[in-house]
Amino acid sequence: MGVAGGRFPAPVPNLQRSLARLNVRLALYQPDIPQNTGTILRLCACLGVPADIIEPAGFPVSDRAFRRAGMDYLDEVEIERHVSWTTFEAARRQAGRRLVLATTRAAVRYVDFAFAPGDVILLGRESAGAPDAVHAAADARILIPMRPAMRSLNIAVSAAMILGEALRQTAGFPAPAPEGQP
Ligand SMILES: C[S@@+](CC[C@H](N)C(=O)[O-])C[C@H]1O[C@@H](n2cnc3c(N)ncnc32)[C@H](O)[C@@H]1O
Repeated sequence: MGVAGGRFPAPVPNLQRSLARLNVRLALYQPDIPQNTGTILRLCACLGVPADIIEPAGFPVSDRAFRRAGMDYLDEVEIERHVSWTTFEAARRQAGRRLVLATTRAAVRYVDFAFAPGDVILLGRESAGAPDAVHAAADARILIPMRPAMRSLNIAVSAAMILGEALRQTAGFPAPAPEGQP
């Protein structure tokens, strides 16, 4: 589903439509900062990765900063909005997709984790990460190693690093345009 006419699609009750295809997805848990969400959705658009937004978000989806960061790329990304963690989680479980949570509260380095094409990579909110219940629901928790005393990376930077590794492992990068073509 694209974001037609500059408007965000309405929340859908489940993931059934796009879950038919087995690719890695990126999910955002109650995102706080519109610029980060826009940047991540642009990343998803460029790499051909569908995105899930688990609401409530900390900003109106029509927020100008959000639109500015994502620019016209938002027309090219498949986005599904979920009204709550509960509805997202029910649909994900029904579809049999693994939930891979990116969190600083993990022991497994993302480069050591074996990604699979159906995985949903979930990022926590900028202000508070993901709550305990989300940690408990995850099939795996992965970490980007950092120097001691460093609290966390920016969420969009985390998304780019982990998505790059997941697509590398699953041969999921889009085919590049023929040489000389944009
Ligand atoms: C700004 S961070 C959240 C910081 C929050 N205060 C906390 O304690 O979790 C936003 C999200 O980026 C991802 N993230 C940031 N640094 C990470 C790291 N080193 N390893 C894995 N995920 C990371 C996580 O998904 C995190 O929930």
